[in-house]
Formats: sequence, structure tokens, C-alpha cells
Amino acid sequence: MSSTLERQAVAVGELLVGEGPAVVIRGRVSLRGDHGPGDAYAVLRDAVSARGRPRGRVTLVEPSSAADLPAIAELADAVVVGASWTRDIPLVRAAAALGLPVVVERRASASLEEWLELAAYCAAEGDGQVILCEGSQLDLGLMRAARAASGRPVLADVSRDVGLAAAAIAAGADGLLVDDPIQGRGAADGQGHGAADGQGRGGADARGRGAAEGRARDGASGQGRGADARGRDGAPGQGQRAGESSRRASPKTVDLVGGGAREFAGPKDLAGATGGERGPAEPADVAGGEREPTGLRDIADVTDAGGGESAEGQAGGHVRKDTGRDTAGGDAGTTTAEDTAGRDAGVTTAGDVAAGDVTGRDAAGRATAGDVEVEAAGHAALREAEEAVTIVGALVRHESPATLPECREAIDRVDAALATLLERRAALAGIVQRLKPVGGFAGRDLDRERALVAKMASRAPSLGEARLAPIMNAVIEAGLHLAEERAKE
Ligand SMILES: O=C(O)C(=O)C[C@]1(C(=O)O)C=C[C@@H](O)C=C1
Repeated sequence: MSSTLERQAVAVGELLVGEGPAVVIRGRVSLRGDHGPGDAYAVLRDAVSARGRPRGRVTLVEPSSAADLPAIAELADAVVVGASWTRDIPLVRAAAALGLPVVVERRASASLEEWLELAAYCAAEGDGQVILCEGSQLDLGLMRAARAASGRPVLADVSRDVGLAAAAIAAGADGLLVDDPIQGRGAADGQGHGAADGQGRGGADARGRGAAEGRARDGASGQGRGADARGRDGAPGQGQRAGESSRRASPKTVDLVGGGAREFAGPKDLAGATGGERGPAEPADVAGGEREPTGLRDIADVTDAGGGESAEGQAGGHVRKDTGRDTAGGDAGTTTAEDTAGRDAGVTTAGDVAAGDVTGRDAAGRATAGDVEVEAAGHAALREAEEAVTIVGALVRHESPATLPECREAIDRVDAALATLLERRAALAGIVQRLKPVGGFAGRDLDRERALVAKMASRAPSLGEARLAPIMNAVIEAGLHLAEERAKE
């Protein structure tokens, strides 16, 4: 069993799988459908043009036989060793030798050892670029163990149950495989490309397997290692390096909480809301809304505005000077979560999803109601997967982006998670106001605020109480304002 602790990121087209953000991959094209022999080129060209090639969208293809391999070498970003034929060694071998990244699915009954042995075999037959894919039974424990034991990236195929997307990311999946909504529509059309096998994969595979094995025995050995007809041009050049992020403006010093000059212009300052001067917390003032209470000002006893490193500075300090990403060639931060966070519309994005991805839509508008339904379900699944990657990914994946855009994308993911939590917090704080004998600013409880800041500081030690206090002051006040506004409605 291959075992190395070093994580081996794999570039698939423009995506980097295994390092940086988790990715969402829209479907895999299976040639194990009912297309006739010899038309793999036609099927793949169709599939690729239907899917479009926006940045970050990649095409994984499962061959039916060795005859499909030249088309795959030319048109796919990775070849899939499908769960149903992992014992078809000649075909496995020929597929691995294409020179494309190999996605090795786990056969339903395969043990961890068998799966990893197959992956190691593929790595040895090819150029080592192997990704594990768990899906048939989606055993997240096993997936996690495989990732830890092999150092290889793992994908979780959640196309059968996208509700497991968040769990898969939490369990360490480097990417999620979901059905492609566009392919799904093709399949619903009965176009028979065999492309959307996410739902009926078992059946299609079972049908195709005997024939595939037979064909492979004849033809697989003819494929040499040199079959990398495609070349590796998917790797974008190096982006801006860590040095970029050091060209930041010096921290603003704004008196946010009345305790002397402070670092960081808070949201209030940015929003031009109240800023500046504040008096001591006085319930009357507070209730009247003329002046805002100082709340946590006394906790945030920061006097050395220039002395400490700002939160911004600390974030910059964490940027690694060098990562494997450049070497692996992936500007891969792009496929996933930044989409949800609203950046870079070139990729499979929440924007795509919201707007309805028209790639491949019949120009004459001939989609049937069934098509639309399938497509809508596919988009919803895609959105759910992207949310999991963004929100759960922000919590569980430690990223060390090397370039300014990547770093900003990573921040966008964290901000997306933060915004989600802030919204939830505001709702809870609103309930508390109704439950307290005296709610709103008038019922402010500074002991409670101090205590929660102290607790948070144990989770955010680099920020510490002094820096967290003004942040939480702003958060709490925003919640109280909202609660008071709602109470008036
Ligand atoms: O715990 C309370 O009593 C609340 O009203 C909630 C909350 C908060 O948002 O966390 C808001 C105001 C109080 O001063 C303390 C805490």
C-alpha cells in the first residue's frame, strides 16, 4: 500500500485538487453508455461543447474500452477508472498510461488496501497523478482513512445524495463530484450520450462491463505510455506571490470604542454610520438611540495603537512564501467557493447557477418541462455542494494561499462563513431581547459581553480580547439595532 504523509496535489485542467480550497467538479462523462463503438470523439466533443469550458470547469471521462482512450487523451482533463471495472487490469493500465490525471473510484466492496493498491498501480503506470474517488457507498470514514494513508487527494461523489456534501468536506474531501445539470438534461432528453451517469451509473456500468472487459483484453495493451497526446497545458503560470500582500496600507487608527487610538477602521467607520466620539454607556442614551453605548470599550483596553500587529498584518504574515501550488501549476483556487462568495464568474459559480447556466441550452428554447426540472434540481445540487465547499471548507481547510487573488478568494470564503454566522447570531440575539425582562440597548449586559469576548479569545488567541472586544461590540450593537427596529415593526 502506498503510504506517504506528504500531500500530493493533482492538477486537473485548471483545478488543483488536494491543496487550497476544496473544489466542485460537475459530473463525469461515462462512455459506458449505449453509444456505438468508435464514436467516443463525437460523444466527448458533444459533452465538452455542451458543458462549455469556462475557467475551472473540467471534464473527467470514464472509458468503455481501450478504443475510447485516444479521444479521452485528447479531450478530457482526467481519466476515470470506474468503480465497476477496477478489476479490468488491462484497461486500468492503459487508462493510467494516458498521461492524464487518473481518478480512481473505489469498487463498492473494495477494502481500503485494495483501493490504495489500485491507486498506487495507476500512479506507477502513469505519471503519478492520481486522485481517489469515493462514491458508490460514500463511506466517509474510509475516504478519510484513504486520504490520510496515501497522501493523495480524495473526491467524494455526492451525486447520489448531495445532502452529504457538507459531511464529506468536513471529513476532509478535497473535492465534490456532483452531476452536471447540463449533462443531466442531455440524459433526460434521451440523447443517450451516457454522459450523465450519476443517477443510473450502476445499471449503465453493469450493462457495459462485460463488453468492455472483452474489448479491453483485445485492445488495451496496444496503448503505450506515450499516449499523452494532449500535453499538460492546463497549468496557468505563477500568479502574484506573497510579496503582493505585504503592500498593504498601514492600518487606520480610529477610536472605535473610546479607549484611545485603535487599529482598524470598523464597519461603522466604513459605513459612515456614527463613528468617532462616544460617551459612557448610559441606558437612557442607549434607549434613545442618540449616542451609542460603549459596551465593550472598557474591555478593549488597547493603548498602543501602533505597537501591535493588526489583524490584517497577521493575516499577511500567514501567507506562505512558497507553496506546492505554483509547482503543481494550479491557479486552482478558482473553481469553487469564490463562486459562492461572488467572485470570478468564469467558473462554475453560484452566479451561473442563479442565472441559470445557459451553456448548452437549446438555442431554439426547446427544453421540455422535464428538462427544466432536471436542470433545476441539478443546479440546486450544485449550489448545495458549493455552499458546503465554501462554508464548511472555510472552517476545516487550512489554506496558505501564495498569491494576492488566491488570498482574497480565501478571505471571501471565510467572509461567506462569517456572514452566515453573523446572520444566525443576529437572529438569536433578537430572540434574547424578547426573552429578557428588559431587552434592547436598555437591557445591555456588559458582564455577559465581557465573558463572551474572553471565551472567544481562547479560540482566537492571536486577536486576543483587546482586538476582539471592539469587533464584538460592533456585532452586538448591530444585533441590538436590528432587534429594536424589528420591535417597532
Ligand atoms: O445575552 C444577552 O443578554 C443579550 O442580550 C445578547 C447580547 C449578544 O448579542 O450577545 C446582546 C446584548 C447584551 O449586552 C449581551 C449579549
